[in-house]
Amino acid sequence: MKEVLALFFKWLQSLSALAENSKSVHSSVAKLAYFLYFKNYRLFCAFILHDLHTKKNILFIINPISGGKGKVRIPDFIDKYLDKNKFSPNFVFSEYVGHAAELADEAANKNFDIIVAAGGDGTINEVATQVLKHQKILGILPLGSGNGLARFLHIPKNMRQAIQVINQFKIDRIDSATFNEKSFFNLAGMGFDAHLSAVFSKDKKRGLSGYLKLGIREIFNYKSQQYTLNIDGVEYTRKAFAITVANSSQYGNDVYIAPGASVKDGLLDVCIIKPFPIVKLPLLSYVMLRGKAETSDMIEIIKGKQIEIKREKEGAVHIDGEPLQMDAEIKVIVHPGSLQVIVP
Ligand SMILES: Nc1ncnc2c1ncn2[C@@H]1O[C@H](COP(=O)(O)OP(=O)(O)OP(=O)(O)O)[C@@H](O)[C@H]1O
Repeated sequence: MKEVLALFFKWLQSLSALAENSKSVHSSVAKLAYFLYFKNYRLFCAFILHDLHTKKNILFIINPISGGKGKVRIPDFIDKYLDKNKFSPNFVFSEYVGHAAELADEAANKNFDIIVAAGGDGTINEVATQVLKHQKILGILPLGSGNGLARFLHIPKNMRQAIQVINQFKIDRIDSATFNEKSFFNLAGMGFDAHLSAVFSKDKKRGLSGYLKLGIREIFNYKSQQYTLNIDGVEYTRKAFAITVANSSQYGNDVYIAPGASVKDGLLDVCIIKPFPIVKLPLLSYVMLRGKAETSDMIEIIKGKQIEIKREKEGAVHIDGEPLQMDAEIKVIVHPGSLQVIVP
């Protein structure tokens, strides 16, 4: 019995030591242990009060070029409408491709619990990849051109309302996926999509109109390719104009490639756009804008968890709309409920 008690006190002692370290000051068990061990009621109350009054450190990473609009006033605007009783905000602008990821990684290693991607799907990808790695919480302010994931999650485009969503601080878990180890949260793919995002990234003009103009120009020169797919053990050979692996349902701007997709079903929708004569382009656009891809004979959609895609040669892919080069063989895996995100 003595030995059991000694062990118990040793455990309490180690927990109370933990409680004294600032890093674990949030552990209620450790605080309770401190209280039991030292019978220090005053300190216990102080700890609880400290908890009640601790504001969450929140970092807003703002992409100054996403969506093609100036963002100089965004920090002041956020500061005005953010609930300061709950949050202690910081702001930083990304300065180059990949910088948002570096900033998010740095913030997660410091004491930021919530990191907000203020931009489009490319910015979300950089920030969310780090949020996922460090198991923090992602916030989204939709300031991109398409805002596919934000639209899927019903995060308002109106900035004041989007800040209110953060103020309410409702957290949900959504699926993420990997495309040859690279995380994505909205859509990733190859074929025409990837080719277009590679060209779009080099173009100075951002925003929807720039994207549409480029799309129309590029579509005339693009040749469909042959693919072999293995989806959860079943093999398919297809010639395709594009293959999109969808976590959410849309590219952005309410253009739906996978109307039945959900970020909470633990599945990915493999969308194969078949080769088509250019005269059918308006029909394809109509089908996607009306959210009717599933009923169209121009698009085949197969759901799965583990997907392998072999193409003719290595080349362009897109990960949440951002271009990248990858090998001819690509492995896609879903990671159910892996990302914590603030939702309306
Ligand atoms: N200061 C910067 N200068 C140039 N590029 C940047 C800068 N900061 C971030 N980027 C890059 O901008 C790219 C586009 O960002 P993002 O996807 O958020 O905007 P978008 O393409 O306008 O929106 P969406 O993806 O929703 O259509 C990302 O690849 C990101 O790495």
